[in-house]
Amino acid sequence: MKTIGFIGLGLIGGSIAKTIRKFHPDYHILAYAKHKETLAAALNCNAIDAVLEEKDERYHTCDYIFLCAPVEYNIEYLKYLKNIISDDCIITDAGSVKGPIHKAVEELGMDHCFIGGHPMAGSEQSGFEHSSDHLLENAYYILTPGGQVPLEKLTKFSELIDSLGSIPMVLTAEEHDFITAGVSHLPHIIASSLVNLINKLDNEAEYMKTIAAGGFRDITRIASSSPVMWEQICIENHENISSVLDEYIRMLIQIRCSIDNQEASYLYDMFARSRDYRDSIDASSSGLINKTYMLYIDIVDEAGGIATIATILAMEGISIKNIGIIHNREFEQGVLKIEFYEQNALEKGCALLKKRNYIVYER
Ligand SMILES: NC(=O)c1ccc[n+]([C@@H]2O[C@H](COP(=O)([O-])OP(=O)(O)OC[C@H]3O[C@@H](n4cnc5c(N)ncnc54)[C@H](O)[C@@H]3O)[C@@H](O)[C@H]2O)c1
Ligand SMILES: O=C(O)C(=O)C[C@]1(C(=O)O)C=C[C@@H](O)C=C1
Repeated sequence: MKTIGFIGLGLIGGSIAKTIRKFHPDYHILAYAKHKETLAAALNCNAIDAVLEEKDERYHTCDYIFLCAPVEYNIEYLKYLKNIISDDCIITDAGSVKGPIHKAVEELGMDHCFIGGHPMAGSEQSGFEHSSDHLLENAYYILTPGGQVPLEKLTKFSELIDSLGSIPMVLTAEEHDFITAGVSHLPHIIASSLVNLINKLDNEAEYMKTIAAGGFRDITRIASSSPVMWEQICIENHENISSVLDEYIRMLIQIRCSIDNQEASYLYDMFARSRDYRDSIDASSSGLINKTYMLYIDIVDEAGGIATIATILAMEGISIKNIGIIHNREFEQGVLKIEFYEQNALEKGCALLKKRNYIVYER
């Protein structure tokens, strides 16, 4: 049995707490968040066992403390926790930037008890009400251990993350901040500036807004994310973001020149290279982990729906490793997720179900 404390219980803190509850129902979960309603909702749905005050002696009872507030606030809690935690406690955070919190940890002499954490999963939605016990499923979870953290403690924490269905990956804080500037922070800035550009260019009748279809919607979903969270991320990771933005601006200028000069081959090459790299992403990311063979199907919510699908697959000798309904942010409604043991079974199952007119998504 472990005792886990949370400071901040929104989308990410709530999702981690619910996932711990799912996989370790005997763990004792305590939480503090700024809004009392959040804590009441968390108690009500049994995501936590008890509510903490902002300053509370019970932090001393925690084996792990997850800091899950926006990044700058997480740093502010370290000083208080330093004098109250037990010798064995590990403090971790979920923040999207790692450099500044590690700097604070070092200055406070807490390098032996801090393991930075960052689940590479999320959504444009905020708040406990959007948290779920499957948000972290199959997501990389970056760990940035303080320099003095004993290997045994890092291993134990990594095992905890693994037990939640995430994929732990250890990086330095510097590596983390450069990588996420490119694959997360810049995309949010692009999405947000693109939406603002269209708002500026649109006419009074709002034709652009009205007819914006799949392309605009796909690339701008994340423009609806929390302003306070992204303002803090941009400031905390300003050097890395600025340098990837420079590269990006150079690239945009080059693209504009090629359009002005109607350089067809440059433009073709740009779209061909991006398509090839984008198409390779899912396959290459599985190189580091055990590949999962998953498909998702829209099903009508009626008795026997799942049994029918299981029967179709069984009749062809296809074994199912895992099956379940999910309510994933990527899908508008609940879908059935099926995991197979191997690629061949996935392909065969996919073809079979499509033939029966099921709507099948591969991810
Ligand atoms: N949203 C994402 O996609 C995502 C993904 C990975 C990591 N993160 C990181 O996780 C952290 C939390 O993000 P989120 O999406 O859960 O945000 P959120 O807005 O959903 O939740 C933030 C929580 O922190 C609490 N809070 C705010 N200020 C506080 C303060 N001063 N003291 C204590 N609690 C306070 C809020 O009440 C809320 O419970 C951030 O550091 C963010 O960078 C976010
Ligand atoms: O999926 C989304 O909506 C997200 O924005 C998640 C996302 C990301 O950029 O990928 C956002 C911030 C986090 O720090 C990690 C994950």
